[in-house]
Amino acid sequence: MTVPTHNPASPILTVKDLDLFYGAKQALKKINISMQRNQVTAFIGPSGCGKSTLLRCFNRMNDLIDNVRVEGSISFEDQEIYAASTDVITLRRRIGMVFQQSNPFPKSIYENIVYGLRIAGVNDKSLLDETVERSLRSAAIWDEVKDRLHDSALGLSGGQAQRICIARAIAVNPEIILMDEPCSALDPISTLKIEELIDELKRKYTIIIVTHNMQQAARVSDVTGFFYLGELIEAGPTRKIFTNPEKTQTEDYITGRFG
Ligand SMILES: Nc1ncnc2c1ncn2[C@@H]1O[C@H](COP(=O)(O)OP(=O)(O)OP(=O)(O)O)[C@@H](O)[C@H]1O
Repeated sequence: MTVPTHNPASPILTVKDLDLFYGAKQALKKINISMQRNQVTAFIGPSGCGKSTLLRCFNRMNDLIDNVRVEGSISFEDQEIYAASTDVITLRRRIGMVFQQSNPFPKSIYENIVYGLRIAGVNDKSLLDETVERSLRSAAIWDEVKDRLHDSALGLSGGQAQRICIARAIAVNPEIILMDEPCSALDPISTLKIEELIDELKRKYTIIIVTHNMQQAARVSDVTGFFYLGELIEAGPTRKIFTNPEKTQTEDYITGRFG
């Protein structure tokens, strides 16, 4: 197998002039942004401004919604995500996703983690065992579940279930992990664990997170993009966005004047 070589300084994802329509309604307007490897990028903004819609473009989850039309370009390294030749299954393996509500499958913890590998036809027990331990350790939940790997994942707490979903995403060796409000259903302690985990995971993965929680964006991200009514108003280093934004709308939002 040939391993592609990449210039670590070039963006892993580049969005150019992206428009997205749900039927006649335009939800994203001329979005331009790029994401760097091993960084956490946070999307913030009031409800309905298009954050989740943009996140779902990166692994073409919007393909599952009727009447969606996308114009413009998103390149993942040198591959055009919306090209007809893009294999969506491979794309979703390389760009994994964690949702707002943890969604463990009604299977054992073990089978949740190896799900993607089994679909890919992997049945080698030692490889599966190794993947389960590596993924659960990476998701900081190995110690909590190592003695109950064959119990149902449905018996876990919300915070544990969310870390199982992160472990399941990691198990197939993605390059990017998309997180759509991963902590919004969690208590503060579970939230803290996920935030610490994000900090750890970025050594290996590129992370893009949608969050309503501005403190969370400030804590976990390197770069923040502020969206309003389908437009990316401003994106830049998180510290700058939160202390010295260029645009009045950004300042109004982060200071709580609207939203
Ligand atoms: N499946 C859909 N069909 C039609 N319109 C949609 C669909 N999903 C989202 N929209 C609309 O697109 C716009 C952007 O929605 P999106 O969910 O991306 O915003 P968001 O910023 O993530 O909001 P929130 O923070 O509330 O999750 C909204 O006006 C929403 O109503």
